[in-house]
Amino acid sequence: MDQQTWASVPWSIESHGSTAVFHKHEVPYTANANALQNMDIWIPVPSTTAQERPSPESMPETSGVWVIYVHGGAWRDPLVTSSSFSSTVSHLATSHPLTKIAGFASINYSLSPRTHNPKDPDYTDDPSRQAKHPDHITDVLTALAYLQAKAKFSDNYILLGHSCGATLALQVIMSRSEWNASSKVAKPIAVVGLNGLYDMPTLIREPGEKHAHLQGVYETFTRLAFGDDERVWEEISPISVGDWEGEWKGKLVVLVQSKEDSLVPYRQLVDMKDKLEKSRGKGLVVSEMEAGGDHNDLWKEGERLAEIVTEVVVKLGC
Ligand SMILES: N[C@@H](CC(=O)c1ccccc1NC=O)C(=O)O
Repeated sequence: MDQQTWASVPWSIESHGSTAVFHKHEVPYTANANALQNMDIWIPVPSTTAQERPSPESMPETSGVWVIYVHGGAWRDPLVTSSSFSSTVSHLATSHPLTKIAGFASINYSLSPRTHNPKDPDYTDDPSRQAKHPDHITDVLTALAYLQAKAKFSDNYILLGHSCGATLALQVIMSRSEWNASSKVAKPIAVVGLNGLYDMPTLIREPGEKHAHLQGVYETFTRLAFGDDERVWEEISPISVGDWEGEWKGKLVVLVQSKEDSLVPYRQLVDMKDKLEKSRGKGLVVSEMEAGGDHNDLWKEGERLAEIVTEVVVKLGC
């Protein structure tokens, strides 16, 4: 099965300045995949390789760390996709050395509906948009297991997530048996949360003055993604982990939150950073990196995000 879905998408060659990158767009990571159970993969072409398109079934061999991205969009926005990592890949390839990076991936996952009301113009019966927790995290874990089996990098990867993608990235390193009992995913060595949501109950109950007008939006997308049981909102929130040392033996968590973000309050970062620092194991470094601009500028522009990726790779000493 794996080989069939892999070979079903050809490699293309992209040029970024003088750097070439092989790209597979929307590779399904499961049998009978819906329209969103797929991922994008980019492989920097080593300068020693002839720049011919690899055959669709092959996986070009490169060495180094993998950089894997999970997009945001409040678990429901069909306009935010795996392609939201393209600008960052382009900046990285154009202006940064890629010698330490084996590949990039960006994961699409099933979304929740915007509404359950068939009379609403936003209503859809598309099977890829009927997800409810744990479907989103299960898809992300399936994608990671698929790529790990294909590219054999085990835990040698940095997992980045933007907004609700940051929730999902942190969920990957939480050991909730009901989400990942059957998945054979090696957890990453580093996680990067970008303008992320880590504490749904506080977001909804105490959004703060600047974001108070969004309270209804936060509550609506949380109910659509996780249902009406408020205990579940807490359980799925990375802030609820009491003992990070017991949870994950990673090396690095980087949190990034723009103070100019009109959608996510800075407090989400502050509380999550505090919690991680209180219970982290000795081997784990928790750090904050700066970014400005509005909520989506980080991935839309990609320039600062490319710098963050490079800084993380350097910090890890990969
Ligand atoms: N366009 C989005 C808005 C959104 O994505 C969002 C709004 C407030 C706080 C976080 C958000 N996204 C996080 O993934 C939506 O469909 O709701």
